[in-house]
Amino acid sequence: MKQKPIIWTISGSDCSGGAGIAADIKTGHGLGVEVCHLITANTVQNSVKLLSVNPVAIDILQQQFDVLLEDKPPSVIKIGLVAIVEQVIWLTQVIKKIKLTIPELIVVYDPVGQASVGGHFHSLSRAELRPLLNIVDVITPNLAEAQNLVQLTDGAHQAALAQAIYQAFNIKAVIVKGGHNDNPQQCLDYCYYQLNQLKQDNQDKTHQPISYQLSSKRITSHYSHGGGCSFATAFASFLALGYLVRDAFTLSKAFINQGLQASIKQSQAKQHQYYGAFEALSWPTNAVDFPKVSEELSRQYQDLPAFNSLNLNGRKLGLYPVIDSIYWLKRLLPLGLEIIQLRVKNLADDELEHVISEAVELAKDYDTRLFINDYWQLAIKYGAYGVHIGQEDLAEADLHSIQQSGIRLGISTHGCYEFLLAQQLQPSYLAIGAIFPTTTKDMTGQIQGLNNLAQVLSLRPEQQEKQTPVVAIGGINIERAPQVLATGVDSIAVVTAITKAENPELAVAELTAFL
Ligand SMILES: Cc1ncc(COP(=O)(O)OP(=O)(O)O)c(N)n1
Ligand SMILES: Cc1ncsc1CCOP(=O)(O)O
Ligand SMILES: [Mg+2]
Repeated sequence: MKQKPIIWTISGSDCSGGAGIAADIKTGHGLGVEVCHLITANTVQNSVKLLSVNPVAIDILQQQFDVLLEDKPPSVIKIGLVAIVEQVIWLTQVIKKIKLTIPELIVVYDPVGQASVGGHFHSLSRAELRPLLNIVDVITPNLAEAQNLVQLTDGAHQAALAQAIYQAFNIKAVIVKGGHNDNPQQCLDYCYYQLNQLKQDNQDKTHQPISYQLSSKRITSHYSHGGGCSFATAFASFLALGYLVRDAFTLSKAFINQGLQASIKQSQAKQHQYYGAFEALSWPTNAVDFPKVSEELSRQYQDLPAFNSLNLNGRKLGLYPVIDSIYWLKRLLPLGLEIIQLRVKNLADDELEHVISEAVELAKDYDTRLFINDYWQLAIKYGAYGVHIGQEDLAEADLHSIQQSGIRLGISTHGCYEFLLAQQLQPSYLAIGAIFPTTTKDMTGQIQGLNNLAQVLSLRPEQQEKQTPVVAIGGINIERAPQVLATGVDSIAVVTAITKAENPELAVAELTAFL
């Protein structure tokens, strides 16, 4: 069994059990991470008032820090309530030091300021907090906290606030939560992030800051004390579990939505009489809890109709060979497959066009659906059955033209954020990978594993007729095929399991037999 990742939370104790350290432990436990905790202050509070904040002495914090570092070093530290300026100074110094020994450590700061029942947890000024702000990697303020940090008052949008915080303190990822914004229908959370800055993303090619926006129907519950702390700890936990920022953000929002729905049930059961703690449950797996992804692409294509379907008439898509030549196409077409992809790379333009037109012609004599990888204009020009495009091509491709031409569209995804976004575009199928390490393509940092595959399959709508078929790809072979198919995925796409097999026709027969 894989060892649980360890996170540390450095925050206040809420004796009423909802927020602070209590929320952090419940959340981490629910998500499968180990939570070590250093208590910065003992607060005295209940459902209607905050009576006092009692800071813990630096030498106790330092001793805890030292003993924990000896045998439970963290991969992520989440900081919540910092009560006094001495704690800011101490934290700044120990975080700087620990980053020298654990360079990939990520520090998430949830700048707890005001109590929801009224009153302040601390009276630290922006100038006093600055040394700490300058060394944290991620910050997760709500709207009021964000306004405070950059002294922009009412009216500033979350996007403007996030960018201002990013610039003012050089923080790598800024998430401005929308839980307290004034839209009664929608809750929008905004993340502004400099790609490549956190270890998980070191495979990303671009260095531009990027923004992610997630929206959900607002869920209002009186029984949600500690929701903000839980969001930041969920985010820290998902980072510790190895998720990219965009996926950790999406999963955290789903975790909060799931908890708020559960809180509403509690609240109803108590006739809305009590003020209660946020329900920190476990992994979010229910499609309804996941947010809508909103970015340039989804806005651009929001009115685009669904792409033509694969017309499977209840059949499974089955084995999906991905091959790179006419030679392989001629060899596989007679085998009666439902689908094949031609994935050619690095051919000169003339030759490429020739190969694609010949492939489309060849496939016409068979019932096999031929998808062309990457070259959507040529796929349209020669009337291929469909085109498969990846994330990089998605921004460049003209989806209106592909849709109007009637050819089918398959889209590659790598994780829940991209899956949700691509699903909103209603393609003919969705691919997810790489499931396992592969020698065919450099997929470092994008290996999904079977758990992520199962997770994205749960993001499809409940009614089967509304579900887009999903193809799993990457490192799938005869030994691994049964476990992949056990997740309920519709198809497995393979390259080397066929092209490097001793007997490719036999490999096709054996792989098909599993489906
Ligand atoms: C079925 C299927 N899934 C994923 C891919 C990968 O496509 P893409 O991300 O465009 O990468 P390249 O194949 O172009 O390297 C695929 N081809 N087929
Ligand atoms: C093209 C591609 N996209 C994601 S993994 C992959 C390669 C799959 O090849 P193989 O089946 O040999 O692992
Ligand atoms: Mg491609």
